[in-house]
Amino acid sequence: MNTIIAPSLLAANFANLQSEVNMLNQSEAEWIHFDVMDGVFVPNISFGFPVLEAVKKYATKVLDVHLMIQEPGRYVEQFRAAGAGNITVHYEACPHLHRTVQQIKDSGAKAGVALNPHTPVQVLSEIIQDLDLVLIMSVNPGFGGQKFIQRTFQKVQEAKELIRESGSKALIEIDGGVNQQNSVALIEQGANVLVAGNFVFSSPEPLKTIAALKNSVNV
Ligand SMILES: O=C(CO)[C@H](O)[C@H](O)COP(=O)(O)O
Repeated sequence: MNTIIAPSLLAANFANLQSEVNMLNQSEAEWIHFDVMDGVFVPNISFGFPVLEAVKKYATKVLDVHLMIQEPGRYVEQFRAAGAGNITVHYEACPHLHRTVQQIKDSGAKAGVALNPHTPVQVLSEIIQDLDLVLIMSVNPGFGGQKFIQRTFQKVQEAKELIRESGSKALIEIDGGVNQQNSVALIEQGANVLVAGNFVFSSPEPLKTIAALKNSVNV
């Protein structure tokens, strides 16, 4: 399967968001990753509905919305209405995960569940068949530019096995510290979607960096 690249807007220049989105529209990235943080579930606050609506006006790519917020079920319909194509919620933030996943699917968005680094993949065994995405955090959520956690490689294998056993069609998405040093191994272990923030936006030539990331993993 073709690897999907999802640059994370968290690392973009917010003072020039329209040109950053235009650049991503021209790139080989299929998705734009949009990190929402509430200052409660994670120790940081990012952006929400008005910014997503503004990005949606210009973006030609799927908006891949990652909700790092407590009890995200309260806001699913609003994020869908603001332009989310995919909505991913955290296992650790949802007391009623099954209900929240159904809400996402009912909204018409693709449904994902994210796992913090300390959360075992096996907690998804009862819900994996309902999921379009499993997002494995390869850093602790809340900040871009962190170091990739090596244990992620094993978690990707475990997620792949869980998906295979259950017959689920869920894609495996990796988020945090992704670069050309770890991308090939991640794909070899079974990752389908790579989120990359600083690796893309800190690069002098983001279009070439996105292409290089995509091509390096499709060899
Ligand atoms: O979810 C996130 C942080 O919580 C970011 O998407 C992630 O950290 C990507 O940024 P980088 O590639 O710079 O690590």
